[in-house]
Amino acid sequence: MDLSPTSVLLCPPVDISHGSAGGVIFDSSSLRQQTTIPKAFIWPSSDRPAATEELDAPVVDLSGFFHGDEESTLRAAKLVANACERHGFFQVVNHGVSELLARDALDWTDEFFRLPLCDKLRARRKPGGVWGYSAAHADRFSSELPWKETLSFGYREAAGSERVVIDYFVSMLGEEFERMGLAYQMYCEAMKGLSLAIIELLAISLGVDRMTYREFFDDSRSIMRCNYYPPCQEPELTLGTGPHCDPTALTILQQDHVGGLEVFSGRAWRYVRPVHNALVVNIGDTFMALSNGRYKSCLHRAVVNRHRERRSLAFFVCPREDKVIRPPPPSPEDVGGGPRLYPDFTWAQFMEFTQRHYRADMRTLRSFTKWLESSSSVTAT
Ligand SMILES: C=C1C[C@]23C[C@@]1(O)CC[C@H]2[C@]1(C)CCC[C@@](C)(C(=O)O)[C@H]1[C@@H]3C(=O)O
Ligand SMILES: O=C(O)CCC(=O)C(=O)O
Ligand SMILES: [Fe+2]
Repeated sequence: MDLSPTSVLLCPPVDISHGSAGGVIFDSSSLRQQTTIPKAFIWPSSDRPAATEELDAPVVDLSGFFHGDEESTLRAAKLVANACERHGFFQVVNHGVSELLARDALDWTDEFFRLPLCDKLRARRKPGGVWGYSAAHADRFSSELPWKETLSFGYREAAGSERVVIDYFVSMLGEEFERMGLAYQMYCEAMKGLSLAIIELLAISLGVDRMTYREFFDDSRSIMRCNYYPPCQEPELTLGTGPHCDPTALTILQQDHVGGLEVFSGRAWRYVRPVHNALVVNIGDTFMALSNGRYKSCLHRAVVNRHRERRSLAFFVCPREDKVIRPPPPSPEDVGGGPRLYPDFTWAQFMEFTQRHYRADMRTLRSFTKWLESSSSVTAT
């Protein structure tokens, strides 16, 4: 692949007129020349207080669980239950994903984001869609823009889908991106396997049949997102990713060694320390609904810093679009206790809500539930 500086010169003029942010173009190399950041990147001060302490989240060793050792599985399940009941965040080590594969995926992320803007824009996100390249989401929003570039694509495991990620890269960017696609294809396959194992551990931790959720997510459709956070000259004014709860079911995040992920817990922002070879796992709104509120989908954000760029890879696990999301039988009380907290919904409905009607934040699930109830009363009349 030609990633040499000359490829910059070969770029045709880029049409960026689709941006809705009053002409903001998130080209970090030119933004870096300025001493202040554009207004559109400034977040309200209430969203920006600095984290002072580390989040109390366990680093769970999965080796005993993978070897079928009952005692260490129960120990791991206890740690997971405790973390998920408090804030929904924990880290896993000895997770079975090869270090090389994980490292490779991060390296390809560097390669992609170092491409000239015009090349990245070939994969630009289509209006209303989830997949593709996005520069600060400036095509979707006009204020509180995140100081990041992202590349998202879908992953599903099914007969004939062995090349689903590779084909995406080749079709969007060209034949020379086949190797990049292959690295992410392999990474997604590993993440899917790990996600099912974690989901099984979550079931054990909730005291329900260990296969209950695993079977539900067997045909899951995932979203893989590569995040690139450039250094920022005024990091205290902006955010890399604003405060939000993931609408998805479960997120497995690989963050590099720089740090920047923070969680709001115990009335304060707390940082998640990068642990070598660990993956960060968090509960999303959809799993919170599946556990009838017992496991928490917690507010989190990513901060940026003045000198160092940061990369993270988020693998969002989502149920098949048409599956009904409700706590498993025989009764919701088994997992969450008390009456049903959320109505039945599908991932297709929730996804449509976050892409067309609502910018995901800390209130997404509550706002979605209201929207769902009001739109079903409209269709019922
Ligand atoms: C369904 C989704 C909405 C967001 C992408 C995702 O696939 C999973 C997480 C969501 C997001 C990362 C939460 C923070 C706000 C957001 C706009 C972002 O900063 O990227 C998010 C998503 C989105 O693109 O709508
Ligand atoms: O980059 C990070 O550390 C977090 C990103 C995140 O929360 C997300 O993409 O949903
Ligand atoms: Fe998130």
